[in-house]
Amino acid sequence: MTDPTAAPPVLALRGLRKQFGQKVAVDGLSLDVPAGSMLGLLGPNGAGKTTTLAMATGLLRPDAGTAWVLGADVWQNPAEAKARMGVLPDGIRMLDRLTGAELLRYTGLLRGMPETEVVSRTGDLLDALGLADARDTLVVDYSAGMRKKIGLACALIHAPRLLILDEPLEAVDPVSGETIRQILRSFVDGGGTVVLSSHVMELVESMCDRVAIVAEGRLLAHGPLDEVRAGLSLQQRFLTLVGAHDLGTETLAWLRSS
Ligand SMILES: Nc1ncnc2c1ncn2[C@@H]1O[C@H](COP(=O)(O)OP(=O)(O)OP(=O)(O)O)[C@@H](O)[C@H]1O
Repeated sequence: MTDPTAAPPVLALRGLRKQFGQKVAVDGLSLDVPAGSMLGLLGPNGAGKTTTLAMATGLLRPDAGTAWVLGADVWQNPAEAKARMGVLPDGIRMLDRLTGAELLRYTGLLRGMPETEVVSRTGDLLDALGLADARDTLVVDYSAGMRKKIGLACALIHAPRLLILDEPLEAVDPVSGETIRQILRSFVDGGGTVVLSSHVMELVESMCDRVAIVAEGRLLAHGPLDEVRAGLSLQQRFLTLVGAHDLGTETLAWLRSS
C-alpha cells in the first residue's frame, strides 16, 4: 500500500481496530478508496461494517489505527476531514423536532454555507428527493424511507468530495431508490467518490466499480468488482468467502404443518 499522506486516496483506512468488551468488532482493517470510485462494503450481519464506517467518519474513536480523508487525518484534523465528506450514518439520530426544510437549513448553516446557497440547495434537494410536499412536516413524523432521504440530503448539502453512506437504500421505495441511484451516479461522474454499505448484491453489482467484503471484522477481499467476483456472481462469491449457512432438513421441522 502507498503512504497515505503522499498521494492520498480519497479515503485511506489503516489498521482500524475496535473492541466492545470481549467482542472484536473490527480487527486491523486497512483499505484505500481511489478518487472517482464507488465502493460497496459488504459483509454478513455483525461483520463490522457500521463500526468501520463510524470510525472512518470520526463518529467512533478507534482503539487503534486511523482514517484519512483526502490526506486529512480524521482524528488529528477532524474539521478539515469532515468538511470534505458527507455522511449518512446507520440508524440516523437526527434533530427530528425540526421540519425537513429546517433540518437542511440547520445542517447547511452549521457547515458554514452562505444563507442564500443553503436556501437554494434546500429547495433543489427536497425537489430531487421527492420531499417537497413534506418540507414543513416534522422529521419525527417522516417514514423510515423519508428519514433516509432527508439524511442523504443533509449529507449532500455542502457538496462534499466523499460520500459515506450506511445502507442508503434501506426502507426506500423503488422510485426514490432510482432517484438516489441517479444522484449517486451523477455525483461520481462529477468526480465525487462514494463508499456505501449494503446487503443488496444487485445494488452493489450495478452501481459499484469496487467492492470490499468483510467478515468478523476482517477484510476478506477488496478490489475492482470484476476481480473480486472472479467469474462468479457477487452473491456466489460472497457466499464462498463468507460461508453459506445451509439449514438441515430437520431445522425448524415443527414449522411444517403435517
Ligand atoms: N456499541 C456497541 N456495543 C457493543 N457491541 C457492539 C456495539 N456496536 C457494535 N457491536 C458489535 O460489534 C459487531 C459488529 O457490529 P456492526 O454493527 O459494525 O456490524 P455490521 O456489519 O454493520 O452489521 P449489520 O449488517 O447487521 O448492520 C457486532 O457483533 C455487534 O454486536
